[in-house]
Amino acid sequence: MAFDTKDGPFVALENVDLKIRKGEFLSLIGHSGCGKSTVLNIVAGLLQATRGGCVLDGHEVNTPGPERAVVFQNHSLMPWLTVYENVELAVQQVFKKSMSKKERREWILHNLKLVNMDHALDKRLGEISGGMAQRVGIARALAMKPSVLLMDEPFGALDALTRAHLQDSLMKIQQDLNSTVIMITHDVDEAVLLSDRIVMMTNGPAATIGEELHIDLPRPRNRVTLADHPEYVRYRQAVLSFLYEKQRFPGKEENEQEKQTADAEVPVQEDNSPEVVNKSEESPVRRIA
Ligand SMILES: Nc1ncnc2c1ncn2[C@@H]1O[C@H](COP(=O)(O)OP(=O)(O)OP(=O)(O)O)[C@@H](O)[C@H]1O
Repeated sequence: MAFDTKDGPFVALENVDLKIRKGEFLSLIGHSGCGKSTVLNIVAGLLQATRGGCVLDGHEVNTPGPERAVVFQNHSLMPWLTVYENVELAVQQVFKKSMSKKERREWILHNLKLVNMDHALDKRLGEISGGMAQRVGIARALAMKPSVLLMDEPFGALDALTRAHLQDSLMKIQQDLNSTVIMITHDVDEAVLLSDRIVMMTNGPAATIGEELHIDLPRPRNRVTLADHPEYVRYRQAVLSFLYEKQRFPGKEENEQEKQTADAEVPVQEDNSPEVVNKSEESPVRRIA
């Protein structure tokens, strides 16, 4: 994927090959500016890949569509509409012809209930908290019955408790609906807790997939019991090692990098490294950029 800039083409991504199975929860992690949002935007159809593309259920997709719902960090809801109306807008776009008015209303209520927001139907966005707005954004996305849920740091702007609560809700909803999710995160714990697979990206320019980590932890997952689980600790350590040892933050001084690694407070255990699959060993794969 190359962007046109005043200094000529800027190659943001190169040879990003990913195949995602139905119902998989996949996280994209990497340093700021490596190209995570670009990958997500190509899948969402908001950006056209310079080479290659994205195939969903056997069909190439290169424009936005309701089967790929996006949840952004800032939820991108309409502030002048109520909670109910924000979800209604999406439901009308997708199901105006296939559902009756009564069915649409029931469906909107059902989705707002899934995220525990059915108590605030008539509140406008200015009257609810950031965490509540993010719930509405998720309800709106789910209400479109997407084949794929695309989430760009969906909980990034939230406090730790709200974040934990929403992560738990998302895990439950994803398990119940068997949704396919692609989520961008900067949070290593979030990635390990929620994902079936973590895709770790190298630094740009010409960023690509550095390593993939399959998270083989039983579901449903409980953050408290997992915290001391040896496998959980090993997965976490593998991601931290990729980010702070193998892919040092671009432009950071050496001593600052060392501090970051030390701050992570994860003991180095050389004898129990988790399974890390190099992308070249994965197959089959699809080139998306
Ligand atoms: N429209 C554009 N024109 C030129 N360069 C762009 C454009 N969009 C993104 N880039 C560049 O492509 C690279 C990848 O950007 P992208 O936003 O995908 O990174 P990211 O990993 O999502 O970053 P962050 O974690 O900070 O959100 C960056 O160097 C960015 O400056």
